[in-house]
Amino acid sequence: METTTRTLQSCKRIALVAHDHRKRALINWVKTHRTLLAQHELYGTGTTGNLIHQEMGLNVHTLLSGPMGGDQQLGGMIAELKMDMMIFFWDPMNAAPHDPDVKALMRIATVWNIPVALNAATADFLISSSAFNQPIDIHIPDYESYLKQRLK
Ligand SMILES: O=C(CO)COP(=O)(O)O
Repeated sequence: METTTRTLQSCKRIALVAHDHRKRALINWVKTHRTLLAQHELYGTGTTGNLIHQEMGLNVHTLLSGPMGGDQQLGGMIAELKMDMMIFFWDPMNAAPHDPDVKALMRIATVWNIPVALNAATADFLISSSAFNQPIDIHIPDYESYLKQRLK
């Protein structure tokens, strides 16, 4: 597929998501990096986002709760280039009722090539990158040429 360049601006739109058994770990991670994160625009699935707001007073745009459609909302935002990064502490040890939605979210984040952390170590790598607070170019599918090709 042909690609094009998309610039992620200095101020990133960051999705924060955690499954129930991983919420404490994500909240602690956010606490550790609060000052840096507060310089960005934060989004969260319903429970995760509200917990972060409650515990830390950070402004978080909240979507629906994951099992109620929040993962799908987030996936839609990623596909529409309205999200720049995702930190998703998912639970590899327990089945989720909305597993198809989780899989779809990971898939669409990969299609659109946004930086994604699925565990704490990768989240640490992302937040310690100079690109976290600076513009960075990423390669994304060239949708116009993709569509033109399919309509031939
Ligand atoms: O289920 C989730 C991600 O798949 C997260 O949803 P909540 O933040 O509402 O718990």
